[in-house]
Amino acid sequence: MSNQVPEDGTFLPLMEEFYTIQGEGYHTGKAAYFIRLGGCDVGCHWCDVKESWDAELHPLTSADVIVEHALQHPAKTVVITGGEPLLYNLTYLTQKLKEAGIKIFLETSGAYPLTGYWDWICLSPKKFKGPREDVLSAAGELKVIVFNKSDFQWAEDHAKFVNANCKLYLQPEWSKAAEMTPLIIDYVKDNPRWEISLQTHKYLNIP
Ligand SMILES: C[S@@+](CC[C@H](N)C(=O)[O-])C[C@H]1O[C@@H](n2cnc3c(N)ncnc32)[C@H](O)[C@@H]1O
Ligand SMILES: Nc1nc2[nH]cc(C(=O)O)c2c(=O)[nH]1
Ligand code: SF4
Ligand SMILES: [Mg+2]
Repeated sequence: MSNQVPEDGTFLPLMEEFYTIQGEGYHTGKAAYFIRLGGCDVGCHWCDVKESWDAELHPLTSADVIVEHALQHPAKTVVITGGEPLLYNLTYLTQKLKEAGIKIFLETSGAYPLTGYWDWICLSPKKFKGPREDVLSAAGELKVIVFNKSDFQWAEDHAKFVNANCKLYLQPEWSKAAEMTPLIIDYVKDNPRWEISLQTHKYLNIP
């Protein structure tokens, strides 16, 4: 799938870049430049960006050019997402962003080895391909998607493997939000170490 992507991370399959507001999790509400890399084989049936899955549909793009684009926006913060960004060696891209004075946040399922330099890691683990220990221990936030009732216990099972200061979020799966949000509200009231995360950009109709 990602065969032609050079292992040194100087070129990466870029699906899209956009300047918006971080809609989810700990940094909700902050302006950030989003870099969405193509390629994912985790296979979440409810994934809201399935167009990202096939890396070959997304042009190999110079990491230096991505950094230049990121610098053209007032907020010196980027979110690297996908697809599954940790499919690739992110050392080069994050090093260049860091040298340019940009704060770097990651959105990942944690299914692949952690590479790169990060100011914040949002780990959203998946049943379909579980998270690795290196990503669990580096996560600043654990953001579990709630698609059905069994996901509360699944969230607790994974919370055992993150650091004591890792933030814990429950986020309704978008197509089930009407059904799951009230359950999450009750769960957070009963278990206040968890907080609710909403996909606020979808309510705001922004990217
Ligand atoms: C599209 S994923 C890309 C990054 C990485 N592959 C991952 O899953 O974390 C970005 C974020 O959107 C969340 N997400 C994807 N589809 C969703 C949906 N239908 N409802 C709620 N959250 C969703 C993921 O769990 C993840 O936190
Ligand atoms: N506004 C906005 N915030 C986001 N936070 C994480 C996203 C993602 O798809 O990784 C996302 C996204 O797609 N849009
Ligand atoms: S891991 Fe992320 S990009 Fe991959 S299918 Fe799941 S939600 Fe979509
Ligand atoms: Mg999204």
